[in-house]
Amino acid sequence: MLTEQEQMKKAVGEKAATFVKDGMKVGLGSGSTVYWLVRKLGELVESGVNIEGIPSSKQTEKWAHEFGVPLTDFSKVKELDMTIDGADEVDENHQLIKGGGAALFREKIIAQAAKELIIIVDESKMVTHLGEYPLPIEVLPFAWERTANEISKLGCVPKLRTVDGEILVTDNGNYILDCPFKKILDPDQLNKELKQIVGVIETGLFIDMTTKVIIGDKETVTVID
Ligand SMILES: O=C(CO)[C@H](O)[C@H](O)COP(=O)(O)O
Repeated sequence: MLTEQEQMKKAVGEKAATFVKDGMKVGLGSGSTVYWLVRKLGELVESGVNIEGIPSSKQTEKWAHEFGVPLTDFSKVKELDMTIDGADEVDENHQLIKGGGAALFREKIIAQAAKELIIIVDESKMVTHLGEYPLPIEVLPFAWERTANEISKLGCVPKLRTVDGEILVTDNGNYILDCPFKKILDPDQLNKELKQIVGVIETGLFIDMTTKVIIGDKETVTVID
């Protein structure tokens, strides 16, 4: 029995799959909402639709194998027709905070490589201002303490992400700093300032990338272009 939130995630994941057409190359995001997308894409493939995906995490790659979604990579594909991904926060301008699942670096690569970025979320992710959700930032393990100190000068106290008492290591071999900025008034400016800090690999701020948001609430699924 799915919880109400799981049902919303399933609904938006399955809705996003209706935008995937025969012959498309699709970037596959990460997270529990994307799980439902990949599952649905597996059904499409089984029914004869010919698609190929590029996954943004080892977990998504595993799901693609499980559900029979063929995969490719950037040695064979220059551009993706679309990328479909979840998010941790979406503001009124469709700027995003991502990286709750620690996959933000590869997620940003597949987002940038795509002609269209479709974001799938339940209504709890919609916010007026970004920042209540601590911003994930992927940093180089070397001198991460110094990088954290530089980031703190921009107005937060970064916290090194751990799991079960162990430092979380991303699929790329890096660390994640969760940075509670609380209220980000100018996400574009903050992103630019963060990217200037040596040691910052990538930020979870996705600026001017979203082309469509699919939002699920208890009763409906809404698509906003
Ligand atoms: O950015 C992400 C992973 O790095 C996810 O898209 C984000 O955390 C949302 O996940 P979920 O669909 O499980 O709520």
